[in-house]
Amino acid sequence: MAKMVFGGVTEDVVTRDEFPLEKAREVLKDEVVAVLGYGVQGPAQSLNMRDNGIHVIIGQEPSDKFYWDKAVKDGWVPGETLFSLEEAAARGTIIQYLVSDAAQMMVWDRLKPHLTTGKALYFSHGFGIVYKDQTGIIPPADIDVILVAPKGSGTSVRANFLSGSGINSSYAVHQDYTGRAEERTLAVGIAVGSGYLFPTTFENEVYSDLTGERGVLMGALAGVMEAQYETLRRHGHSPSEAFNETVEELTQSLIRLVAANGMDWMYANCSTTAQRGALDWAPRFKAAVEPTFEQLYQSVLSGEETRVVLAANSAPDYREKLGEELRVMRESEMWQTGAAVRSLRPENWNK
Ligand SMILES: NC(=O)C1=CN([C@@H]2O[C@H](COP(=O)(O)OP(=O)(O)OC[C@H]3O[C@@H](n4cnc5c(N)ncnc54)[C@H](O)[C@@H]3O)[C@@H](O)[C@H]2O)C=CC1
Ligand SMILES: CC(=O)[C@](C)(O)C(=O)O
Ligand SMILES: [Mg+2]
Ligand SMILES: [Mg+2]
Repeated sequence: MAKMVFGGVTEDVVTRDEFPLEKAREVLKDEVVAVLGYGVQGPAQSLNMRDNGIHVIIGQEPSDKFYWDKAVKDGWVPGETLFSLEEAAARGTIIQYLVSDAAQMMVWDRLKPHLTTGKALYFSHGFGIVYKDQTGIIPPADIDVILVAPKGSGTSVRANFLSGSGINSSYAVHQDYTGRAEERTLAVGIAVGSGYLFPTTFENEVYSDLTGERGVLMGALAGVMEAQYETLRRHGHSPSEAFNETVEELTQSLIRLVAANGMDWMYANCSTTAQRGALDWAPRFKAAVEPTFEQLYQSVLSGEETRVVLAANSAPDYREKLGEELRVMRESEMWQTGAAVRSLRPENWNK
């Protein structure tokens, strides 16, 4: 493992230099990787591995037509490379458990008989294992239990792979029965197209992931954008002005500068007027939201967040319900304005 200094703190990392794809292929040459679930991560990880020359098969609940058909469309062949969950689990030696977190709990009793000696059970989230009191997921002692968690949407895991980039992933070994658990983990981590890999534990992965997505990455982002948009609208600004000043300028300009070279670089490329004001207001926003982040972290630790997820997403109509809430978001004035603004981007204009 390479050492890398992150802001003065030395950490271990695994890069593609140390663990080249060739080595991953060698480690996985006698393995059949069964990817169970064809939602968001399933397609990305399986297609990247297939393109990287790994022996991959898919397990998908056939009655979930939407996902089954998507797998067929992506070139997986029923009876050859596409099977029911049980059939794929029986054939696989590394079993990637990539059905939804709630489904992992519901499918567990059907999967367990196929977790025979020496196999590896793979997760992309610490959820099922860490909250075992809620999920009932307690693997047998004679298998490896491993994790590679891409820090991005599966959509980007695939898109970045195709464009020659990658998405960074954390990795962890929960149980090493074969003595090969770590090399299996790293081999799969490289084969699914990770940028670099950094070590974690199942606990730290799930605590940070649930915090991040509820916080800055999704929940806080949506909340803070809405708050600013609505403030501008209350004061008589047009939808176009409020949206440009809240979202479009961020996604088309400023966040790209942050991605390229960090926050100070983005600041340095804005006016000195903006710099002065943003430097003064940043601590005020930080102070306002820090207690909310602490509440969130406590809610993750206590198991409240996972309890809510498991209750909601094990309902038979969970997808329709989520879809309905996303529809309300999509049809709000703010995001309808967004659609109109996007249509006016030069590359979209008159399409
Ligand atoms: N969505 C993403 O990009 C990311 C997901 N993860 C983790 O990866 C894992 C998979 O997540 P997603 O790809 O988002 O999955 P998803 O939520 O899109 O799951 C869809 C899959 O679950 C299956 N499924 C749902 N309910 C079922 C049931 N009752 N019985 C049998 N199968 C059922 C569907 O048939 C489909 O194959 C999770 O542990 C998640 O936390 C980690 C990083 C990012
Ligand atoms: C994309 C990702 O890593 C998330 C936001 O944590 C998730 O989809 O669960
Ligand atoms: Mg995540
Ligand atoms: Mg997540």
